[in-house]
Amino acid sequence: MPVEHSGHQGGPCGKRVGEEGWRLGWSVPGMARREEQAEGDNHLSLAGNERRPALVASLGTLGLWLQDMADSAQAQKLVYLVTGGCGFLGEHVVRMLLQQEPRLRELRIFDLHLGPWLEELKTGPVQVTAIQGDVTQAHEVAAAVAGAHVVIHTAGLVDVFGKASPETIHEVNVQGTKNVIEACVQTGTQFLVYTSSMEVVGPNIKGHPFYRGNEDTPYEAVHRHPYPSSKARAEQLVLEANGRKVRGGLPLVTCALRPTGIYGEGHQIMRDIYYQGLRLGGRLFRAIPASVEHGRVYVGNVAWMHVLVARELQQRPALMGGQVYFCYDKSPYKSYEDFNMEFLGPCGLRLVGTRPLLPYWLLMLLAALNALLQWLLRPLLLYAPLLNPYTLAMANTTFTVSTNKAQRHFGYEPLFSWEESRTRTIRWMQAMDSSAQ
Ligand SMILES: NC(=O)c1ccc[n+]([C@@H]2O[C@H](COP(=O)([O-])OP(=O)(O)OC[C@H]3O[C@@H](n4cnc5c(N)ncnc54)[C@H](O)[C@@H]3O)[C@@H](O)[C@H]2O)c1
Ligand SMILES: CC(C)[C@@H](O)CC[C@@H](C)[C@H]1CC[C@H]2[C@@H]3[C@H](O)C=C4C[C@@H](O)CC[C@]4(C)[C@H]3CC[C@]12C
Repeated sequence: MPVEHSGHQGGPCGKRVGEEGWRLGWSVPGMARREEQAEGDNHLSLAGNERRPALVASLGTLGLWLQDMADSAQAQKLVYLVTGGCGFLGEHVVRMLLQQEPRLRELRIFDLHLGPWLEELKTGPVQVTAIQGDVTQAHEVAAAVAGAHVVIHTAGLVDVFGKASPETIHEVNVQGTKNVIEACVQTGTQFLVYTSSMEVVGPNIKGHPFYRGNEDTPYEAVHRHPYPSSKARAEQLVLEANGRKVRGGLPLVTCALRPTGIYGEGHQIMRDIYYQGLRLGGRLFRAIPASVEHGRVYVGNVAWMHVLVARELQQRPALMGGQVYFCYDKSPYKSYEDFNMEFLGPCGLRLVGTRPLLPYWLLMLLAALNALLQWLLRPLLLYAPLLNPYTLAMANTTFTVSTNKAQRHFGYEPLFSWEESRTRTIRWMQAMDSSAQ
């Protein structure tokens, strides 16, 4: 279990540390346990042999240590590659792998933008290799994948605000995924986990609700927006690649994880909404009915599911290969705005209105005006507000999941409870607040 940085004080805007302080301090409890065991045995051996010189006890400790080295040398043999490893989700996947995957010998982190925090990871027993690269460049992807046993492909352009062109979104999310698949085939990597999205399913352009559905719930998935369309196509490519022969003749084993709206430490949209509220005098104005449920899942649990599915895919390829799994935990079913207030409220913001303050037709008009403004201003500047026709429709359509497929197929249970997820997110926001002041 990751260890928080010390000094975090909970509670409404309590004592805070700088934003860097929110990065989880990570220890490897197993190592601590091993030392305790050695100490314990040492104590035991002394109790049974009071007259024996300390040398015997030390030999006991040395024997345990050597056994540990032998075990870990035998165990540490896998090479993992995480694309997008410096992103919001990617960073949590990287840290979770270092914490929870004992067989890791090398962890490669492939990203267009490498984070400075990677340096701190290079002091541990696992070889951490940072690779600055572009998934749209097949040769860069092939070079990074070569020799990896497992690829976790999270890299992507997550844009529903019109920041990137449809062509760019397709180039990164679809062509980039094709490049990852082909690299696995050409270099002989056998296991590929793809970070897909709830949006592969919906909400669809008709605004049909998806109420606590699962992986088998019938739903008319109809996309026009570039982002969900690209995620749907990429997921399809990954699942179709399952069973292809890779170099060396073994079958490629793939699966896709579908997170709903991810929240937690490092969530940029939550950060943007928080600062918007500060600019409005600590107030946010309700735009979506409280009855519209929107699925959310804590980033630490999404990261844990990635680590676990990557491990179990190697053990149960026949069952798990070609499968999709929604990412889920115990986060409550609430409207997008009410859910955000679980974290924004303890940081001093208030959501005004028990029902939307503006009629839906007026919100649609404002969203359309934002889209028009974005188009008119594009030659001069990037205007990308939260409210646009797509985000309004999405926020206004119920989409929640209720499933246990990941538990049935590979024993997934959330690593973090709702209370822990909420507390960690609040602490991160409070740390962010202090670094902004
Ligand atoms: N955030 C969510 O709520 C959510 C929900 C469901 C699924 N997802 C999926 O999870 C994945 C990660 O999303 P995120 O929220 O962490 O986004 P993010 O933007 O924080 O991270 C994406 C990472 O990919 C990297 N990247 C982008 N283009 C690249 C390229 N051409 N080559 C190499 N790296 C590139 C970025 O630098 C970034 O580090 C995405 O595939 C996204 O579709 C996100
Ligand atoms: C301005 C109001 C209408 C405000 O309530 C808009 C909220 C809006 C920005 C978000 C509502 C739903 C979000 C999306 C959802 O959580 C799932 C997603 C899938 C994931 O793959 C990427 C992120 C996202 C599209 C997420 C983006 C923000 C919302 C649209």
